[in-house]
Amino acid sequence: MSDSLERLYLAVLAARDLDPATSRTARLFQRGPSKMAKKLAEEAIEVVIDAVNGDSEAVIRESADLLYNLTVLWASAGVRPEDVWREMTRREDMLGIAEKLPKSPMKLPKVASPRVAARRPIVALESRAARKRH
Ligand SMILES: N=c1c2ncn([C@@H]3O[C@H](COP(=O)(O)OP(=O)(O)OP(=O)(O)O)[C@@H](O)[C@H]3O)c2ncn1[C@@H]1O[C@H](COP(=O)(O)O)[C@@H](O)[C@H]1O
Repeated sequence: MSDSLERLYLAVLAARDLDPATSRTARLFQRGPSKMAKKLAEEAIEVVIDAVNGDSEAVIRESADLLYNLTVLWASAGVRPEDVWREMTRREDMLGIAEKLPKSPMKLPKVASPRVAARRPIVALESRAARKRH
């Protein structure tokens, strides 16, 4: 799977500077990140609808469209597939470590200032894994 995405990423990079009249990818780059984001969101919704309707063939087709539009957005944001694989490996390793942590939920430090309080609560990966087990 990662090989296919990496090949697609290289194809998207190669298409970026083609003629927008004939290349959808070049057209998406010409129209910018907000159009790319809109297309990605549309595809995600199409996958959801087809999955809820139990149409697995359509889920396959729309998932390919979703991954294409995600790859375009990655390229636009300067994200490479290997950046995402590295983060996924980090989480996999962290979850592995979590399995070996004491089962009691971690006591997170009390929030000091209102500015910090406004941020999303930091939930340690281990406690999410612990929650899943109960
Ligand atoms: N992998 C894809 C790919 N997957 C999906 N799509 C396009 O994305 C569309 C799916 O989104 P939509 O359903 O919204 O498309 P739509 O219904 O035509 O509506 P609009 O997007 O036109 O508004 C498909 O119709 C395809 O045209 C793709 N277009 C290009 N690629 C690859 O990207 C590379 C560059 O191709 P060009 O963009 O054609 O240069 C090549 O390797 C291509 O194989």
